[in-house]
Amino acid sequence: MNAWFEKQFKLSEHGTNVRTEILAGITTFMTMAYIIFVNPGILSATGMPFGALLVATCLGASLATFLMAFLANYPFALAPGMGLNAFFAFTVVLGMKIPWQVALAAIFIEGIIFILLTCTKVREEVVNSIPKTLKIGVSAGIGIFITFIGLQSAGLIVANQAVLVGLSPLRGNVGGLLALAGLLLMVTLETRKVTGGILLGIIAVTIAGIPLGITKMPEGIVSMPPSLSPIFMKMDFSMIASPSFWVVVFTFFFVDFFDTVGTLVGVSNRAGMLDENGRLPKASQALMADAVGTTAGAVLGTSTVTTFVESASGVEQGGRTGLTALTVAVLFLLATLFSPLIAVVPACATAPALIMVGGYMMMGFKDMDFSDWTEFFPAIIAFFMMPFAYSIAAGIEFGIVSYVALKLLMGRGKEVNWMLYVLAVLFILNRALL
Ligand SMILES: Nc1nc2[nH]cnc2c(=O)[nH]1
Repeated sequence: MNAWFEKQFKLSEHGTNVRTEILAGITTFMTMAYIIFVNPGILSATGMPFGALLVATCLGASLATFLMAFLANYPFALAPGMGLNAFFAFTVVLGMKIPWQVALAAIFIEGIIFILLTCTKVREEVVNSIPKTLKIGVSAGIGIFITFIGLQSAGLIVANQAVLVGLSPLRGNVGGLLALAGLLLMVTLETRKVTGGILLGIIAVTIAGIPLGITKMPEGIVSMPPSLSPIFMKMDFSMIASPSFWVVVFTFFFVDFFDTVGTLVGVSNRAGMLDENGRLPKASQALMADAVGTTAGAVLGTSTVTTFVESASGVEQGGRTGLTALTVAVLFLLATLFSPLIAVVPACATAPALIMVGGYMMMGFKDMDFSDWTEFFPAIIAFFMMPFAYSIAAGIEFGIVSYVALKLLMGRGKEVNWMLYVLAVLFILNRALL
């Protein structure tokens, strides 16, 4: 088995081994397993059945992550993304009154357009046109974004009417305090170079949460997965001639495209997986896994499947190849049977992992050249737009437009890749027209 892993995933060439990869895969799975329950929770607001959505979420994630493992040999995991699932449920279905079957058809078409664009290498060209400085800004921006998500999921940062966000009261906030303790534990284990430090931290907080009433005992270990049939192959293309249908397709397309580009570039940059020219060698294959994942997800009955930023936690634990992804894919498949057991891990156990990994993603700033404003300032703009706009795609958009604008204003337009001009014009037109 080990020999097969070595041959298939070229472990020693990537400076890794079976144990490190499997631990990294378990770590990534643990930090993203919340999606198994949160995605059906959001999508079921449309009237789609929760049980079938849970199965579609696990199968969509598993299939796309298998593809990532075998097509690209990258340690990235995929699942239906947060953000677009809320857009699907609350804006498209409940707001625009578009039936969920039609919304699934829009995602199916978006996925097919992605597959075509990936075949023509346009997406790869976009990934590789992003300058080094923006790659650093995007990695760090994703970092502060996942730190922010972690702080919220720990119940430490909460909504504030006057200034949007604020610190929650700590007295009596058992989950928040456990998350802080978990964060200290994880950082200590990491600093001491303990293998699987993040995973140990998640397990320790889950166990500590039992006497404190935070961790709920499982209602069982195994449960038969419910039927997928109420949502399987239910796409309805009857609104294909309506302009509002295409506005929905475009929005899914735009956000999914730049979310994936940003996540691939950001996490690969951090993992040292870009080549000497700052390009991602197997960008096409990774994008194909994402594109097929989205299309298959629509067939299964879930919103856009995308490459998860949480993959950074497995990368932090040393995951460098498709074996990390394969581990995640197998765990998502098993999750259809063991969902009661997975439901036990509380949010305050996985939140510290997100907070810490976010910090790790910000370390890229040490390679930034701060002497040239036209280089570093767009990266800073991409960095702060991600958490504040709550969107990786918006961070990339503002980063690229400001990069092109500053270079032009300084009379240095020749330094800019032609693809960035095309993207900047498209971003501006999109904001002006939609
Ligand atoms: N990149 C990315 N990561 C996620 N993790 C959870 N949701 C998302 C998402 O929509 N995009």
